[in-house]
Amino acid sequence: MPIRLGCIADDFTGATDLANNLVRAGMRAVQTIGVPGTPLDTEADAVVVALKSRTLPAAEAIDQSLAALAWLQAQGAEQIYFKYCSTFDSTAAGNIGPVAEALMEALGTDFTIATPAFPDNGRTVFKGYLFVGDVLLNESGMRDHPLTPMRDANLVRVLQAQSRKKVGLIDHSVVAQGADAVTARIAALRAQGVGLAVVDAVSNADLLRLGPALKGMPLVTAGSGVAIGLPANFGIAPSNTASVLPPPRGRQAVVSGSCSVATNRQVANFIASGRPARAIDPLRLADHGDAAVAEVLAWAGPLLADGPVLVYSTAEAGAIQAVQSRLGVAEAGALVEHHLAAIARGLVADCGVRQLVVAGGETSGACVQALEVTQLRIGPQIDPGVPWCHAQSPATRGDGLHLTLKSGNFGTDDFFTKSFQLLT
Ligand SMILES: Nc1ncnc2c1ncn2[C@@H]1O[C@H](COP(=O)(O)OP(=O)(O)O)[C@@H](O)[C@H]1O
Ligand SMILES: O=C(O)[C@@H](O)C(=O)COP(=O)(O)O
Repeated sequence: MPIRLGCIADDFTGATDLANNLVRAGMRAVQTIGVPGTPLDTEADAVVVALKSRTLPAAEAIDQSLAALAWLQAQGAEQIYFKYCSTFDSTAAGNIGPVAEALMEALGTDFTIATPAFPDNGRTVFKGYLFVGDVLLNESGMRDHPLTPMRDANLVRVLQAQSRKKVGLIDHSVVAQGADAVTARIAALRAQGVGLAVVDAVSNADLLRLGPALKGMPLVTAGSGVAIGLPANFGIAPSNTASVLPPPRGRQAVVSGSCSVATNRQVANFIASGRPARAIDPLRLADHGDAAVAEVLAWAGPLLADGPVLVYSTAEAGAIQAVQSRLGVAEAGALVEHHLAAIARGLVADCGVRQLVVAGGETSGACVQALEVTQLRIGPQIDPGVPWCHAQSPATRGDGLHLTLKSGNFGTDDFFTKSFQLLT
């Protein structure tokens, strides 16, 4: 049967976040890593194609997104969902605006919406301004993100800076009136030549009211929150049957390359719990990267028998800036990702790890690629936006691998310990 919803996610943690919300809203969802070379081999209502395109040059992000679109259309997708971060991670060069516009052109549509609202994780949009918890985006930890520092909370302005089409707003007074009012506002904006409209939403009730107004819209662009209101458009109701994974086995490890505020707290919490943790020094990786990977694996090997270990490059803003000024922003990011990915691969291939938590979107992308994972099955939610998943990897020598890809700013402080407890 053809799929109903075809999704393109700009990073890997974001893809599991979206798949998690779709599964909880009752859809059978499959997450693929990159664009598959073959047709889908299982029944699914939704497929989320995970790209690592958030921080690529815009032209490359567009090419990859269009390739994903073509594959999803070949699977019969009735509606396309472009998923980006709930903190609207992007730069003035993109990639949210350029990718959204390229998808609109390919789909032959002149209008779409844009909203990162995800109230379950404290992301709300009001009058076009994005709040992260109680503060505006530009006052949150996202101000100092290593790759996409967000210094303006006004999403109309942020999106306009990276789009050719006119950007408008569907504000809360409209959303509060329900789907018919949203539909009327969309018609009015279209008549004014608006191509992209930021939508306010401060609660799940807002997102559920928005859902019916998006029925039949060829392209929706959003964080994962909007997904809770879409399955009903296809006659699908919430269910909790989609989340049974095989029993867990093997050793447990956490690899963290996220420098987000929540991850910094989670690393501190894991260290305080007394479990073994080892920091990676990015400045050493440029010349002694292979040795650093080998040392970490030799350190972890014997410790894993007693419970989870943590390997991290997670650092505070000042330390990151010092590294970036020596190595360059993109170079530092790529260097750390490459070596953390080699460590993740080694932990699984050589140390018997079969339950792996990876923190950070870009970091997850690098680790999943190093593990040669091509598809993820979505399991139970650990915290909003973060499910356990199950995958096959050549590195597991025939076993399955339980994997969780934690978005930088998601999860409670004890996430790195409680996630394993939830699995047993
Ligand atoms: N100590 C560090 N210094 C500089 N860059 C780092 C450091 N640790 C991690 N990075 C890089 O910062 C980026 C973090 O992004 P990501 O993994 O997406 O985390 P998040 O999900 O928190 O955004 C990655 O490119 C990672 O390699
Ligand atoms: O929407 C979200 O916040 C997440 O799904 C997401 O995309 C997070 O990205 P990272 O913070 O880079 O993990």
